[in-house]
Amino acid sequence: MSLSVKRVETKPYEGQKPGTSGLRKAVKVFQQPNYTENFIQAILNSIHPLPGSVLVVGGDGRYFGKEAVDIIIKIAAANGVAKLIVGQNGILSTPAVSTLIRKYQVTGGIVLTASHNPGGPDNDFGIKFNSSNGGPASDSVTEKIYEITKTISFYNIVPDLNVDVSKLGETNVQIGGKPFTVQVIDSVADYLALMKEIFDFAKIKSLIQGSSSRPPFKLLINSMHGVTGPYVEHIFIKELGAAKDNTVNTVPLPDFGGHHPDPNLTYAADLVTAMKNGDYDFGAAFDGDGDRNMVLGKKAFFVTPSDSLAVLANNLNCIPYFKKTGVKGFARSMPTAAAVDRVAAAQKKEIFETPTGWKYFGNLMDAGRLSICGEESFGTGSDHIREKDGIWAVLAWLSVIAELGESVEQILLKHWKTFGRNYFTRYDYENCESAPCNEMMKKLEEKVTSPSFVGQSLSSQGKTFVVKKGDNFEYVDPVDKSVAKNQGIRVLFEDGSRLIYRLSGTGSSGATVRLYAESYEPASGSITVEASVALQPLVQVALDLSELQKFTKRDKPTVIT
Ligand SMILES: O=P([O-])(O)O[C@H]1O[C@H](COP(=O)(O)O)[C@@H](O)[C@H](O)[C@H]1O
Ligand SMILES: [Mg+2]
Repeated sequence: MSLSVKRVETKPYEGQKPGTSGLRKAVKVFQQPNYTENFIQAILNSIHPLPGSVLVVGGDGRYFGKEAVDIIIKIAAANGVAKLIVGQNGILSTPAVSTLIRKYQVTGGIVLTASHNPGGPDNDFGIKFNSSNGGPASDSVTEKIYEITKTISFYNIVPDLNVDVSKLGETNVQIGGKPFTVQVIDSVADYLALMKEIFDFAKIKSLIQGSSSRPPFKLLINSMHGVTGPYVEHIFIKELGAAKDNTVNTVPLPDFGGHHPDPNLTYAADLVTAMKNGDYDFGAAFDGDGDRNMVLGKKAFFVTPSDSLAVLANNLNCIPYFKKTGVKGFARSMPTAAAVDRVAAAQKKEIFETPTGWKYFGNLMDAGRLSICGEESFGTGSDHIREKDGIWAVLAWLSVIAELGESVEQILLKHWKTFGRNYFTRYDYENCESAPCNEMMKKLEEKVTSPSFVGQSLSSQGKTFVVKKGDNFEYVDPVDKSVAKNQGIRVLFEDGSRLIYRLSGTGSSGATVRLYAESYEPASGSITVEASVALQPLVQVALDLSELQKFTKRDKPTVIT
């Protein structure tokens, strides 16, 4: 079959600037004439050399995903791309895209997701470009794509190319005399193969199924109707012998059943409720595209993502992969509590503090300096790929539990008794008006960077915190020396407590304010208090300092984690 290319005149759209993790907007925005086409053409124009390139394409199955896959196929074909590797029905988790890019050593990938944002005709869609290392494109690449969107005047398309992505196999066509291939692949197979290389599946299976000396370890895994459903069914039920009712919400839905597919205590409340009475030993939930995870122990014992990272970092010897690769350094994003720093110090490993956004870990991994990293935003992962990985995190936890023979709560208590505890909480004020939030951040920055701020005593509820330092976080990449500025306002106190204020980079409209509070309690101190109680005075200081309630017009946050 030989098909011809059509050149379509277009005009730039404002605001096609990718955020923390790709371009995320309302579906209706992507549905405007040429909006999606422009952005795809801009991504392709940023690739050099484009002719002969190979890209992985897939997403979390949300509304508009199928249409976007179709547009990508038609535009890629028209621009000299040699081949697209597409997940069946357009389905690939974000970790699976990263796996495929690396395994087949291709040019990059296009991920169709708005992650944890709700889906459906009135909700969000997203497009993200990943580079040849399998990770989200660097700031310089996304900046280049954005620049191209500002002046774009045409795109190329093959309107008559229709590929059925529901069927596995290859479609080969000739476009202007050159071959173009679409290969539709099983969404799970390559990712499953990688997990089998990393973990001891037989050992995890015997934990889940139990033995003559140990009862079965009961899981409750909630896919929140996101992309992890097929992966969870294949890995946990088929491979690891979990019962069918150990998994719920495993059918991916275009609108995630009307929910926020975000694994936290608010949006995954059904998991928390189901775990409360102690019927299950371990619970987990994932976000829409499968890179985030939340881990719970028996009776919904909550593991903060910051603690999860620290515990895994301290127990990498339970995972076969790290026996092979050795343990390099550790990293966390700046707002993430510093529990892992203590593990790094004990093991005499490098520790990196990066801006929010998984892309910042990629260079360190590529340079062989980073093995495992995480973020407070329910992200955990390692250098097996270049995205955070929800299912990997659960398999890592099960490996640790199988090796130690202890419950999640016992593991955490032991960890705190060894390293002390970093209490942490995050308050989210979602969908606020942008202008007053920007003003709040500006005022706050002026306040915390004024020379008289250091040394001030801030008090609340009988506790006093003395300011050690205030700044707007700036990161210099240790590998390529690139600089990321304005990454969040920090207030550091003499006793090691920290307050961070950021505006989210993953929302699709308005502003979401994030307030992060952390304090440290040594191993000999009170390490078993409720985090909300331990952090109450510090949070009050944070609210007073920023006048957050006045600027956001909210008397309480939308979500607390
Ligand atoms: O949305 P995901 O799962 O891709 O996650 C993305 O957003 C998170 C939160 O960003 P923000 O605080 O700016 O909303 C980041 O921590 C993460 O690295 C990034 O990949
Ligand atoms: Mg995600």
